[in-house]
Amino acid sequence: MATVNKNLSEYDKNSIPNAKDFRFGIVVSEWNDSITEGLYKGAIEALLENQVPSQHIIRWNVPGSFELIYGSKKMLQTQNVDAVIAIGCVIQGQTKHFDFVCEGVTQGIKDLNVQTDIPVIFCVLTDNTMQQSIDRSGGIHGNKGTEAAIAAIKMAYIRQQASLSHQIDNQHLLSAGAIQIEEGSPLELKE
Ligand SMILES: Nc1c(NC[C@H](O)[C@H](O)[C@H](O)CO)[nH]c(=O)[nH]c1=O
Ligand SMILES: CC(=O)[C@@H](O)COP(=O)(O)O
Repeated sequence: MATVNKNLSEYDKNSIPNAKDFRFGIVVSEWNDSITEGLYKGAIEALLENQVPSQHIIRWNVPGSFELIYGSKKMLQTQNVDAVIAIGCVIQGQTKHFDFVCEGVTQGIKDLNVQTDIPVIFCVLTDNTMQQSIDRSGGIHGNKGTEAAIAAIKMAYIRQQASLSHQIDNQHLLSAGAIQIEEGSPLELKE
């Protein structure tokens, strides 16, 4: 389904987990900032609307979308966050640079999701024209920042539930004597 058939700002409020205890990092590209600020507005409003305290949200700026990779990596490595939202807007110019930036940031953010335990949400517009970006950052097709914030809440919840399930499994195995976890082991249950 193309974006033209789906408003990016619409979501089922009943399907959103309780987000009041989650912490979010938002990394914002300064390239096309008239667009990225609109995406950020959509994201921050959606987080606040879903009971995320403002003090649980940390924002960093980076020069361009390609730097979202490094900025998101350092955010999740150094800040206590449950998910990171990477916000950018790449618009086709006269050369092939568009292709390389889009591919690079896409692969880089994918790699962070594979290599780290913190979900990084891809909120990067890759548009042919400025009008397409306007339409997707609070215009006629809604706001991709809103969509990204909701995805961040859902992925933070999945990460939390997976961790709890893992701990319960370990406890059952410990209780049954099926495993022994040495003191100091990474598997040692933390109280
Ligand atoms: N043309 C756009 C860029 N280009 C800049 C790169 O993202 C990067 O900052 C530069 O190559 C230095 O490493 N960035 C965008 O976010 N949007 C564009 O349309
Ligand atoms: C995505 C870009 O880097 C691009 O907008 C830069 O424009 P140009 O291809 O005309 O140099």
